[in-house]
Amino acid sequence: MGRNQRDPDRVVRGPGPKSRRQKDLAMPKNYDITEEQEPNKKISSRAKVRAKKRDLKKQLLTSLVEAKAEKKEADKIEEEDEIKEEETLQLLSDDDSDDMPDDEFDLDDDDDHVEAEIRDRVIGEMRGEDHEDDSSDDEGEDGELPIERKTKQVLQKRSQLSKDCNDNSAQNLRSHAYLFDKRAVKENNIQTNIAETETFVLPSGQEIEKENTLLFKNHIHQRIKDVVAVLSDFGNKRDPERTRKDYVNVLRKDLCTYYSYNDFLLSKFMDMFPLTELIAFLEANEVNRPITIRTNTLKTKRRDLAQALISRGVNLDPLAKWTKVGLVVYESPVPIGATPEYLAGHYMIQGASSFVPVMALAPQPGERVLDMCAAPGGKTTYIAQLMKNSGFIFVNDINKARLKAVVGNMHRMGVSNSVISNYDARSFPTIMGNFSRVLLDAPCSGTGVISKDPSVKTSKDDSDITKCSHLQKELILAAIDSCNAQAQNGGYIVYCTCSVMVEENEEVVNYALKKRNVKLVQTGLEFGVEGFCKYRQYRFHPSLKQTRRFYPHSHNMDGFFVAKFKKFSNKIPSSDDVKEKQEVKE
Ligand SMILES: C[S@@+](CC[C@H](N)C(=O)[O-])C[C@H]1O[C@@H](n2cnc3c(N)ncnc32)[C@H](O)[C@@H]1O
Repeated sequence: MGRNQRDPDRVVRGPGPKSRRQKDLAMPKNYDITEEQEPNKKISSRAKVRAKKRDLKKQLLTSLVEAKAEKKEADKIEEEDEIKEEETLQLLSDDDSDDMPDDEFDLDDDDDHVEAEIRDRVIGEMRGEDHEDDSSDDEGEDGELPIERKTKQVLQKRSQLSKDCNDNSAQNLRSHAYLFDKRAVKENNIQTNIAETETFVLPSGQEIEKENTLLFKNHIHQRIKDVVAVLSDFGNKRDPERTRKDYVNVLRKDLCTYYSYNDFLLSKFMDMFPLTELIAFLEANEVNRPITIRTNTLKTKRRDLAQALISRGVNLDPLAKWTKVGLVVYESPVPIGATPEYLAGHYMIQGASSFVPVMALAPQPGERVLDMCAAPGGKTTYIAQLMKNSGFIFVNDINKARLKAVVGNMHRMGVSNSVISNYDARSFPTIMGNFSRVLLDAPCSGTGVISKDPSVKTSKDDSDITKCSHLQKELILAAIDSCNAQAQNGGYIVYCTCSVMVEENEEVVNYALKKRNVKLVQTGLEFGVEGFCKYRQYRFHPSLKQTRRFYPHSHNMDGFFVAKFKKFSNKIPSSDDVKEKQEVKE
């Protein structure tokens, strides 16, 4: 049975002691028992405690009422401030009541609770009732009654509130700080609201890296432009504290970063080109060269080929004035390496720069020609068509695997005047000679074909260039020695590389001029820039200006070098002769 459940069988005898004590007091109005009011009346200590309690409770109630009124006023001021602020900022219209820190103005709950408690106690006291909690009137260690402690707490809160309310500037500051806090929260809300309605896709590490790289690259690019501008007008634009070398060092590093070159290769290019040309060269290396094809005149004419391809939807044009066989392909709905015309050998896909050395060689029908480093045979097939498939072409390469491609190309293009061999060309003069013309398309560093093979940007160093140069010097002597100076209309050697390095080009040619009885002649090409006669520490024979350089930025073709020699004697100069030759030249 529950504690409050009455026993139905119990005989009720009358009101118990508790109900008697709860009887309403018949008290005169304004009745208050205090020592001051009745100083002579003797009262018990218990009655004194009760009187003290009543007094405190009364004070407390008054304080609470006042505190509430003050708080209401503070709320009102704050509300007004906030409305003004809201109107000015015109930010959000949502309710921010939850944004207010809990401990800022939260007296209400606490006060209501204490107030209710006190009210109960006062009524209880007035009824002569002891409250369960303080029936023993426990005093604290410092002699304080629990009710006194509570009263103190409420009074403290109240005094704090009054202080805040009275201190206008403090209040303003506080409400402003609070409003700013709220505005920050609201602004955050603007952003997070988007996140609430849309799914925010977190970028992957790769995407972030890409974005950072892009930002970083843009920054570097701007600095490159700025430094180039300073170096172009150094007297006016320089920082007097900095030397030209300082600027050049920064530029070199930035160019390496921006275009992804190693320091070695970029320094080489910096030595070779004036600044504006350097940037144009580097930019051109970032772009693919146009697709060009060469008509195989052994099988068709350029006009017929162009017609056939146009009818397949290929968009093309004649390549340039300097060639009667070249076409440039802008776009094609079919793979240009798989058309029926291609498979029938009507054309070769070949960079414009590859036309040039063969044009310089100018092989004639019926001649005996050597292509020393021929694989995969692009230039060989051009030689064959210029020779009208007559005479002989000895097609050599050290790489057996690459020779398979040569065989395939010869068959497809209908070349029937060739013999394929697989020798180290350095030994070729000991195998056979007496060639009217020799083409040496030498293995090289590939620094002219960076757009085709960007790995060159970082894979080459000084030793690679030196090694190439060394091999090229050996090969060029072998090429000259394979050629017959007495051949009718012949005795020509063309040396070419797809490198722009001076060490692989002018230096090799200059070496050959010293070592053999050859001289440089005009290439017969209408374009291209002259080779270097003077370059940094190098001083080359003045005839080097007859060699030709081709650049991606100036000729829209791969970087290339071409030199044409005429052999005037089959005698190989002795070392004494070479010394003598050198002295005469110097
Ligand atoms: C630039 S590629 C020739 C490209 C060819 N002329 C063409 O137009 O298709 C250089 C060639 O030289 C060959 N080579 C390298 N060292 C050689 C050597 N010592 N003797 C003969 N060929 C060599 C390579 O195998 C390579 O095929």
